[in-house]
Amino acid sequence: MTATGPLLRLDRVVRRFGGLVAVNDVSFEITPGEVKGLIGPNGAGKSTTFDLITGVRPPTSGEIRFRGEDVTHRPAHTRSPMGMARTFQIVRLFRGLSVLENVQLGLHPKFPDGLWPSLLRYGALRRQEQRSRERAMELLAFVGLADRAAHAIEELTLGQLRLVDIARALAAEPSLLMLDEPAAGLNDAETRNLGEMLALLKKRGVTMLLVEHDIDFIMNACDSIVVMDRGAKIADGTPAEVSRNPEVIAAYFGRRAAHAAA
Ligand SMILES: Nc1ncnc2c1ncn2[C@@H]1O[C@H](COP(=O)(O)OP(=O)(O)OP(=O)(O)O)[C@@H](O)[C@H]1O
Repeated sequence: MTATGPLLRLDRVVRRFGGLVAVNDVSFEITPGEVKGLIGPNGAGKSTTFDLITGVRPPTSGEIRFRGEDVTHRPAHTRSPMGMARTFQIVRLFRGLSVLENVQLGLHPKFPDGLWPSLLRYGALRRQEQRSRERAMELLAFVGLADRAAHAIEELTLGQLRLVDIARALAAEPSLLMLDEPAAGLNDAETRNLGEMLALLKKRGVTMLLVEHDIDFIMNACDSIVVMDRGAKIADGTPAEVSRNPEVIAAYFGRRAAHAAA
């Protein structure tokens, strides 16, 4: 990455599933410090795009660069040591471990998404206990959950679990934090709390990509927003720009309004 270059760059990315083009020639960039949103109606291709960026699956064609490096075909587990971290729509935390221990798992720079490798690495983490506990406590304090550190993960609300998942992702000190529907299932107070947390992260210079269904949330949280519809990018601009874009209104807001009226 050059001093002024994008942190992440998608260039003419395509993903087909058989005859279906789920992501159709999509290009966009995320600059360092930017909070980027990715929205669109159901089936627009958001999750697939997210999967291509995180390396869950490769694109059919096109290129993805992270910090200037071609990562198009790099497997998911090699992207986290490069500085990508993600949270999950269905939070994947470890039952039977405390809140603190779950955040400690994120301190391992090669922490993968799978269960067994994580548990194996958990043994190694225990040996650097003190430093890792302190760092995990700092992260929990940052997300406002220091007083829950010793609690079992099962005792937390969904909103709290999302914050723990963010703390876990931040533990790797990522240069790009990707959030998969962070507001899904949260009540109004929890959504506000999450919004405040993301604003704080933004102030600290954390670059983020948010895939989200909650339009109000994304409009408030993001510097710029990519809008997809039926696999294609139909807009990319500030929240004000995309919300007055006629194509976006027709494809997304119009459809939502029609749905609400039905
Ligand atoms: N593994 C897959 N195999 C076949 N088709 C898929 C697969 N994953 C996604 N698709 C299809 O690709 C298209 C885009 O799906 P995707 O999940 O990326 O959209 P989305 O914008 O995330 O939708 P939603 O908001 O409903 O989650 C849809 O038509 C979907 O059915």
